[in-house]
Amino acid sequence: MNNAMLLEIEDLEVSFDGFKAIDGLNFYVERHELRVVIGPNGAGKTTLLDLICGKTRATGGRITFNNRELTRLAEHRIVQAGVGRKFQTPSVYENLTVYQNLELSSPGARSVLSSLFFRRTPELRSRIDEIARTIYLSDQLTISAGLLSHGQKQWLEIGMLLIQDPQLLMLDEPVAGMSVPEREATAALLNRIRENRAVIVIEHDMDFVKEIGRKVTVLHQGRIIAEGPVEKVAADERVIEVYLGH
Ligand SMILES: Nc1ncnc2c1ncn2[C@@H]1O[C@H](COP(=O)(O)OP(=O)(O)OP(=O)(O)O)[C@@H](O)[C@H]1O
Repeated sequence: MNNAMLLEIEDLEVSFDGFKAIDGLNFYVERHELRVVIGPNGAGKTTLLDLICGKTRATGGRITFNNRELTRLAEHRIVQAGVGRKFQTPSVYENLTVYQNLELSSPGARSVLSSLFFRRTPELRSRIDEIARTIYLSDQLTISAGLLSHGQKQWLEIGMLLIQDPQLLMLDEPVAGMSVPEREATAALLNRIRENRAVIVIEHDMDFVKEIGRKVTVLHQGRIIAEGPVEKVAADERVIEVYLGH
């Protein structure tokens, strides 16, 4: 086992009524790596993230995170182990301010808020300010999240995960519906986030994949058909064939 790896997936398999959506997958992510997973519809991308975060159970193989087996852990234990997942649609609290959304997402806030002893510590305040800067929302802290643009809501949700300080952040098509400047800002954001943690991004938008400019894994029918730098993968004959066939 290589300790440099944060996530090690070996011989992973899941079948739904005999159909193998993930079929003998070996997939490794380093500690401070930003990995893009692409593939045509039905390739198994979302299923892979579902398996890592425990939403779907594997029918074979192992998922090891920080040398700890995740395959049989409950979903909330996997979150506690340091895995954060953002789904495609933003789910922010529209009636609360940006600041409150971040505050409520901080570790332990939900249980602490219900007690009389919740303290808005200076440490939490400066952490929220720092995250707000990272996600380009410093000037929006006091406005209702419902007033943000679609792209800003996506960033806020990324911030709500960052405040929990996960070691691995998984994002499912974060730029869907974003404008070109928002998309470019998101590529820069993800590259900054990976300085402190690992990120796995599922993506369809090849312009965005090129802007991110990191290692790409191509899935097709539950298997990896290519892996490497974006230019190499985009020139791979099997990848071109699979994409043209759809
Ligand atoms: N719970 C389930 N029960 C049965 N089949 C499923 C289930 N979840 C996924 N599948 C099937 O597994 C295959 C992979 O689906 P998945 O959603 O992972 O693909 P994807 O690569 O994320 O595709 P897309 O780009 O369309 O989101 C598909 O054929 C899908 O129909």
